Amino acid sequence: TESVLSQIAALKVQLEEYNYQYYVLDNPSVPDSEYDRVMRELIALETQYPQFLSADSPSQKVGGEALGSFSQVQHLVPMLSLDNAFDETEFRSFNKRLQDRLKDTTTLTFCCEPKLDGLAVSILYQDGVLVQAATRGDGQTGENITENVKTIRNVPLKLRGESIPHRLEVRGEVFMDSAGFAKMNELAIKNDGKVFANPRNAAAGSLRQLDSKITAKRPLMFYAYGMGIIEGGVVPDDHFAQLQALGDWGLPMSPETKLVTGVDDALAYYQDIMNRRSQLKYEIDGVVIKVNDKALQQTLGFVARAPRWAIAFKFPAQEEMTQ
Ligand SMILES: Cc1ccc(Cn2cc(C(N)=O)ccc2=O)c(C)c1
Repeated sequence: TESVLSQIAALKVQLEEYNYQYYVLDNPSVPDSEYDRVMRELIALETQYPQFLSADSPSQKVGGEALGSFSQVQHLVPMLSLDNAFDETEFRSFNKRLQDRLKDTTTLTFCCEPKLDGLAVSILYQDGVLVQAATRGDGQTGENITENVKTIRNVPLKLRGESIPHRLEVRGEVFMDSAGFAKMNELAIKNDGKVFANPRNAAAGSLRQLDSKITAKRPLMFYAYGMGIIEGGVVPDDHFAQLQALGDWGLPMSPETKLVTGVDDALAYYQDIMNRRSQLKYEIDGVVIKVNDKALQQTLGFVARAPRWAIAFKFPAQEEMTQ
């Protein structure tokens, strides 16, 4: 049975690589049918030889036993909210505040990304294996939703690549893309199930299921946007490079993430994303603009519960959809 063990190991590596190409590089090397065939082969062997089934296998995305309740998780690095800017003037005064505090008017480099309309979650990887996931909660204490997050298609159960920190907390947004949301509501109407008002509520409702087998059937996605705890490893000292490291380790993020230089280019980014908002595959309510340099973030720190070094630059409210 040595050969069965190595056969299973090879299939797991192959599927993890397919997931990376499909979800992170957005460039699959095989058709979905081939991915499905290899997955079925793995599941058949794991069923026939359960002694070789491991929790971090790519087949383990179907959910487990239902819980009675959610336990709590303490966020050692608080998960904070963001200050808002609603127009160009407010965004420019954000930039002015930065330069005043840094006593420096050199042009700042900003890391920009769309602000997805989902839920912030924290995912902890221990030696590259997903061991815990939690909601933001009040920023200090969240709910343990590990089993539910494991079922999200593009969340890797095991990281890939080298020099992965011994303990790595990944932060990002769980959301439902517009196509998945429409399909799920269509199904709900047919089966007299619960219809959700919008993708954000649908994602929240799906993550709060005590039965992860229900969550596994919901079209949830995850995009990483930062790190929390980092222990026993070397990570880059600017935000954009940290995001690239997360991508190398197999974590998906918005392909719209971009580095810009100066306040005018940040405004151009905001305008560009707003112009393309209706073409994006998921709902957003603005963009997030962060000072890219980690040392400057440290210097700028936080005010109350929000960082001084980042702002959520929101779009005007969309006119109500007419039914
Ligand atoms: C039947 C089936 C299997 C897989 C997928 C999506 N997908 C494809 C790949 C791939 N092509 O490398 C990798 C992972 C994955 O989740 C769909 C939509 C349908």
